[in-house]
Amino acid sequence: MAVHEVPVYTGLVKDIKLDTTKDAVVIENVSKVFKKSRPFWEWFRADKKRDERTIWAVDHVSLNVKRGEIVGILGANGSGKSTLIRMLSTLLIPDEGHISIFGYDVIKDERMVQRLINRVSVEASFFKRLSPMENLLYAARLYNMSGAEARANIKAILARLGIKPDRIHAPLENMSRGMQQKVAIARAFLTSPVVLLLDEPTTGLDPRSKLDVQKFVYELREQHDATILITTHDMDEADALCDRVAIIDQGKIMALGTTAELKQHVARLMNREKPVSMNEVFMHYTASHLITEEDIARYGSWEKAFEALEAQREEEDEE
Ligand SMILES: Nc1ncnc2c1ncn2[C@@H]1O[C@H](COP(=O)(O)OP(=O)(O)OP(=O)(O)O)[C@@H](O)[C@H]1O
Repeated sequence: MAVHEVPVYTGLVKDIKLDTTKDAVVIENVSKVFKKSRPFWEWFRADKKRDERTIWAVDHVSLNVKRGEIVGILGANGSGKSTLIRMLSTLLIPDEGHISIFGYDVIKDERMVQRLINRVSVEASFFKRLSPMENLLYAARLYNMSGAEARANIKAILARLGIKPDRIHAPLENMSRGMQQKVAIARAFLTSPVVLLLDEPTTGLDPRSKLDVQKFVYELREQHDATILITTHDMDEADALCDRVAIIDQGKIMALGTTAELKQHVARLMNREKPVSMNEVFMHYTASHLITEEDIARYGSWEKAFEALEAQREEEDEE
């Protein structure tokens, strides 16, 4: 099998030979279960089976991502997006199934996977009293980047993300949350991601900053062949940026495809001539009952099936 070196632009992964014939990310039948203990007022109940509530945060998920692809993970709050991303980045261990990055297993080859992936999340840790430049120089040093190379890269990336030169040397603690988030994104870009995991990177950013980040993500893929998984609540963002999206609900993938495919499919179910919006696609796949073609035939239209099934659900909940 041919082994090619992936072109990357900083020191971190220069020495790693990747088998680029393999998919960048392979997720096979992966589950993660959390146990939540019941509230203390229920401790004395005789029914011991209810001692713990089991939450299938990720429930038998399979997904392959090709090298250079941008895949969006869309889901409501608590649907399992972050848990999935955390397993990909070796922060959590799957209870079932396998995950590999370019053939490297997240458990057996943890170190190698950590060199290949980079995760950006809102809870990024920084030295708040130091400036963006100082924080990023610190990160660059950890990755053995030379000072001169790092400074030039940091300036270029921060400028590209719309951070003004006068903010680069001011303490991070004086910056808004959105600005700090951009610095977290800059850090991930700086350290040469082969696979970049972006956990809600644009949540809380103003529209211009959102666009700055989206454009940069796109460029990163175009120019550096990065593979990108991005979780988002923003359907327009998913539509604009992602080659494919996976819609996840209660830990399960409910739909996977290009946004155009999913829009057409849902439009057909809803009996619309024009493709529906991504918001409507999302509502369809995350409704409390997934509406099937049989439901539509039975109730006459998607809307009627939706109303009837929601009413049925409310009745069940009241019982
Ligand atoms: N460490 C944990 N211990 C117990 N339960 C957890 C833990 N982490 C996540 N969960 C639960 O697992 C489920 C999925 O959570 P997760 O954070 O992955 O969702 P999410 O889709 O990323 O949500 P959000 O959009 O709000 O960030 C939720 O029910 C959550 O309460």
